[in-house]
Amino acid sequence: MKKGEIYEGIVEKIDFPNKGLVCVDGIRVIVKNAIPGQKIRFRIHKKRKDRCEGILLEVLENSPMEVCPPVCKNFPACGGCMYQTMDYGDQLSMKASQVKELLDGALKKSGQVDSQGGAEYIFEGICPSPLQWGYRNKMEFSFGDSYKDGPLALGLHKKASTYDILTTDDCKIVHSDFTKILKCVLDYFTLYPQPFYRKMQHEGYLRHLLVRRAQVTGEILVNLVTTSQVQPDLSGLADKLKKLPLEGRITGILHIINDSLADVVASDETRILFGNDYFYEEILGLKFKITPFSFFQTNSLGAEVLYSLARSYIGDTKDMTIFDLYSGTGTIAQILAPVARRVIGVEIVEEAVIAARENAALNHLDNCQFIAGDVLKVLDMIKEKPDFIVLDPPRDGIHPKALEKIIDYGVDRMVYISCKPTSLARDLEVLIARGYRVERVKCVDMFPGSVHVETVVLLSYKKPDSTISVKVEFGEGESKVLLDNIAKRAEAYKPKERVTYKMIKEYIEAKYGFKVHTAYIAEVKRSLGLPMYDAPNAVEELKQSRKRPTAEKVEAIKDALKHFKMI
Ligand SMILES: C[S@@+](CC[C@H](N)C(=O)[O-])C[C@H]1O[C@@H](n2cnc3c(N)ncnc32)[C@H](O)[C@@H]1O
Repeated sequence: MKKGEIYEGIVEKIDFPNKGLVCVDGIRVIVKNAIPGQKIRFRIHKKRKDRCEGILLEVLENSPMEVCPPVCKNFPACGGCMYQTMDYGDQLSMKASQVKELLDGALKKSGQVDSQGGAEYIFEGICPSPLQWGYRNKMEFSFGDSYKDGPLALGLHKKASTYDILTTDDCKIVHSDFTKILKCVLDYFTLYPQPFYRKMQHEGYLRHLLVRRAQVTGEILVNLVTTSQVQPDLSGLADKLKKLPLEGRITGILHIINDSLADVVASDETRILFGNDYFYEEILGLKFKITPFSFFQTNSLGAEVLYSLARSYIGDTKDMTIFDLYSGTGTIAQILAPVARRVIGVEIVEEAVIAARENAALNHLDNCQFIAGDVLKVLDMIKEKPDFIVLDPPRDGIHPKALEKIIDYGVDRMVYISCKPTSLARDLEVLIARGYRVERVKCVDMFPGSVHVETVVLLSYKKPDSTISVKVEFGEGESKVLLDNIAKRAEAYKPKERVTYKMIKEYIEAKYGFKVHTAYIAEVKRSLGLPMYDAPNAVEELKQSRKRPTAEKVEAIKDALKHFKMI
């Protein structure tokens, strides 16, 4: 296999986040932007020791998993919702198994294994997003052109392109109000032209349009980001936006000036064209003030699922001091404050910390404190010790030195919320090596159609088992313990062989001549009240509501469970 050569193959699986695996003549090739089961043509562009990397050229045959027609006219050019043609249940299964595989690997590597050599923890599958479409409360659109010297475009970058912009006036992951606002701004600057910003030349005016629309309250904040190279009067644009027939309500229109070289949405100066420079959203009955640059989960209804799950993992917090590290606008801290003695949030974005303090006052919570700064440094300044720690770091995970400081507190339990399973797996290896063990894991799909997934992990500190001293003399005679008896007792305490789904399937196939799906075994086990720890993932729950095993299969599964002495 040589660089530049073209091959064809079937995508066997996708590793997180977007790495399709194709095997050609026993060589593994990673090709991005594919779907499992697709037959693709690709060109080799990198050759490594153990694998090659290829660029997708063409999908030759669709995957059997592509059962839904694309809902968006920019698919697949945009690349934002790569999995939109897959059944939603299959998207969930794929994300759950990607996370499980990564965590299994990390746990095995760091020694948290069961007697069979498998990773020992409870993997509880994945919660779906309450909305499959229209779930995002924030979108950053860029100005540009969709081809060299083409008309002004406003939207998202074409897949794998740094320059070409697709006008996303049909995007289905946001509310239709976003589209109306995008079209209004694009029409305005088509009528009253201004040059878009060209990053290589550092020339032009129009950079980004950042729209935030609260899912629950319907409040909208529109932010136009430009350079200061031109100074047009924008009051006409603000008037047009105010007159739009929207379902939500614009509470602020901001003009953000950004002259930095970096292609990020940032502010050197913010001018209010209309209303306020914030908006409100509600999560789990609490109210949150959100400013343009403070982090807030982009799927508000999904955030309710995420925080409820984290809350259930955290458990009883009465009389506890909790550290909410990487606290954003203080959502988690405020959800925990009513059931804790005290919560301390640490967040690097000052604007988010100010909003978090205001939010706590708004929600009548007086036992929260928010500190602005880098977790790495702030932990040295806090005198109090936590009883429980919640970690919700950015995508790259926790700085190794900050992680050491967090571990040094030695709290009994922690909850780690992660938006990137690869950095989570890396941090878990360190936590396990330093005495923590992963107890429970569940994912939440906050980003349907996309490659992303959120994961919640409950960790506990592994204390040595309690010990008792017993004086025993071995040998024959009164008050002496026979060595044989010890061996017998040891045999009785030996853990029973774990019966796997594979063993049950093989037994049934050999005896009855048909195959049974893991989901069916899981369903029968669940109906009999058997523990589900070893279920590969709880997505099986999701499948179960659509497919049900026949009576014949239920009987075969029960027979297998009896055979293996599970019932
Ligand atoms: C994934 S967000 C979580 C926010 C919050 N827990 C929530 O659910 O809304 C991560 C947050 O960490 C903040 N952050 C990033 N690096 C940080 C650091 N070194 N120290 C403190 N906060 C940091 C980001 O600004 C962001 O608000």
